[in-house]
Amino acid sequence: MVTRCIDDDILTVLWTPEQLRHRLCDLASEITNDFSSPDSSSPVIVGVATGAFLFLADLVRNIKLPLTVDFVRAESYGSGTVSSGAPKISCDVKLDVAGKHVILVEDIVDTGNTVFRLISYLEAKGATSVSVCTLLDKPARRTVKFELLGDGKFYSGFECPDAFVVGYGLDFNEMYRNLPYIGVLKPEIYNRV
Ligand SMILES: O=P(O)(O)OC[C@H]1O[C@H](OP(=O)(O)OP(=O)(O)O)[C@H](O)[C@@H]1O
Ligand code: HPA
Repeated sequence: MVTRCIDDDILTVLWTPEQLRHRLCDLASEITNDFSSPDSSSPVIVGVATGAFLFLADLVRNIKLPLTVDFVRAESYGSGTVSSGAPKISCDVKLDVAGKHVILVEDIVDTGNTVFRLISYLEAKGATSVSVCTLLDKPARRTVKFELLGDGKFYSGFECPDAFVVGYGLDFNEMYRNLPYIGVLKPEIYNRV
């Protein structure tokens, strides 16, 4: 029997599981320090589904603070590699974020459309501050400038080159999210869809 190996679709590995783990531990420590003052209320960690699910799960285990966790779903890429430019919020947060410090957790900030949309969405819901914690930042592709809310901060794990990457939550056409590393997808894979 010939089994198909998803690793064969990867051109290069950019970050190994060990590198991802080290960097996310640094980010978790930074967040712990920034939100640990006694008068600071517990942050609400809002993961952007689906891509942030693994990063969020590993990140929150390393944040040494009382916190709550929720998810929001925003979709803009569908089955392709190009942003629609107008992310649709297809699943709302369950928790009340009014008066709360929110940390939006993303797998990647690419054009900036998704975080731009979500920051104004959370602002309209009355959040006191919105920070963004993204594992990857791809500044070469930014088309939208976003501002954080209140005294929110931008936490970024790695600067991503201008290539379509998959793994550790990031997908192409909903596949490859389960790779334990992040790599560049072979162009022949997305060109044939
Ligand atoms: O900065 P942007 O250009 O907006 O791109 C970033 C967004 O794109 C991806 O989401 P996608 O819409 O593919 O949904 P997914 O999380 O379910 O993969 C990714 O998870 C980010 O949320
Ligand atoms: O490079 C990417 N990979 C997967 N999903 C994405 N969403 C925006 N950019 C990317």
